[in-house]
Amino acid sequence: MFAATRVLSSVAAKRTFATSAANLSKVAVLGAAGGIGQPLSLLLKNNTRVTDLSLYDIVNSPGVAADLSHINTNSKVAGFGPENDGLKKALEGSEIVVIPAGVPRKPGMTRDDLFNTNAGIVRDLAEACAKHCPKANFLIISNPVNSTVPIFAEVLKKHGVYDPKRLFGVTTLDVVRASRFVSEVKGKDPKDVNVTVIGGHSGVTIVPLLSQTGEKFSQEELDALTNRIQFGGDEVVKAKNGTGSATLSMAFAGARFADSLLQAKQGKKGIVEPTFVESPIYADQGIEFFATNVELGPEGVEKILPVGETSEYEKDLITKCIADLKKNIEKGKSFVKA
Ligand SMILES: NC(=O)C1=CN([C@@H]2O[C@H](COP(=O)(O)OP(=O)(O)OC[C@H]3O[C@@H](n4cnc5c(N)ncnc54)[C@H](O)[C@@H]3O)[C@@H](O)[C@H]2O)C=CC1
Ligand SMILES: O=C([O-])CC(=O)C(=O)O
Repeated sequence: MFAATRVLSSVAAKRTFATSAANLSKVAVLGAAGGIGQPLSLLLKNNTRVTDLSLYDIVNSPGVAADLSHINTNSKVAGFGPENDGLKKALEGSEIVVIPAGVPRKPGMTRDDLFNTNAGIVRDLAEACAKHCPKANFLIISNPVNSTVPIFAEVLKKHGVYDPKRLFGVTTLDVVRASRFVSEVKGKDPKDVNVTVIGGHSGVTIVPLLSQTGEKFSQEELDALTNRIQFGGDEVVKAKNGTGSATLSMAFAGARFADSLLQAKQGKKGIVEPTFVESPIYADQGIEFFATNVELGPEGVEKILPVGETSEYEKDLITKCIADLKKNIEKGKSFVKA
């Protein structure tokens, strides 16, 4: 009986750790009723570090919120639509805002083809964030990430509230895929296969550094794996046959990134995730944002980790990445300036 009580109270203590006053974490999801938004919100509801989950969408978010609110984890869930200052209410007090709002690709489209629709959505949501939760951490999932992150940054700058430590393009899915694909080829458990992926989040701007995995690859394997990691998104778009792009694996990846950031904000040291942030790494070549491994901390970005040793093959990939990435970043910045 005594032992049982001790076990129960230690479980309770763990729960209160995640919900004590010092660790109140309100997370808002914008685009919460969508293909990514729903499973991502489910995973966040299951995360005991989240105390308040605020779901915003232009449609259906009250229903998603009511559904998730019956799950017996400690967090409170609220759903908001555009009416009655819903976006303001969703954002106020948020520590993390995750943004998967916007349209996904159909077969034959590039991520850049989404720019015309998604740029305006992301700009408007950034305006609201600048007004209602300027000190939050912003996790941008909406594509094209290479342009939507610069758009978000420009809007925050216009409002005088931009802090590069708190704006992240979510590129976690690229490392999740890379780990899975390499583990399949090498017959390993993916948990033992870490692949650093740098650059951006579309086609040739996605640069896997397979030489740093400690595995040996034939040239044929290298070509096939690099191509699969760069164009993994297209595989899903093709298989979904016009009904959208990756949603479940993206929700998994987004929830992993949000959890890492929450852990870092709650004081855990040495948490590293790949992410597309304002970065000095290729600034001398005019590249303002670049994804590398980043150590996270209480303020967001703690330290941008260097690219490290790369092979000749990877140097060539990086050159191609930089040419495309530069155009994508410029396109985002000019959209806001115009
Ligand atoms: N960063 C990454 O690795 C990935 C990014 N994506 C991107 O994520 C985005 C969302 O994809 P899905 O969830 O599959 O699309 P979806 O169409 O299923 O859901 C998007 C949701 O956004 C909502 N929305 C539209 N305008 C909005 C606004 N102004 N405010 C709030 N919500 C709004 C829609 O009502 C919808 O519920 C796409 O742009 C897609 O390309 C997708 C997979 C991976
Ligand atoms: O491919 C897409 O359009 C969605 C995406 O970003 C991904 O799956 O990596």
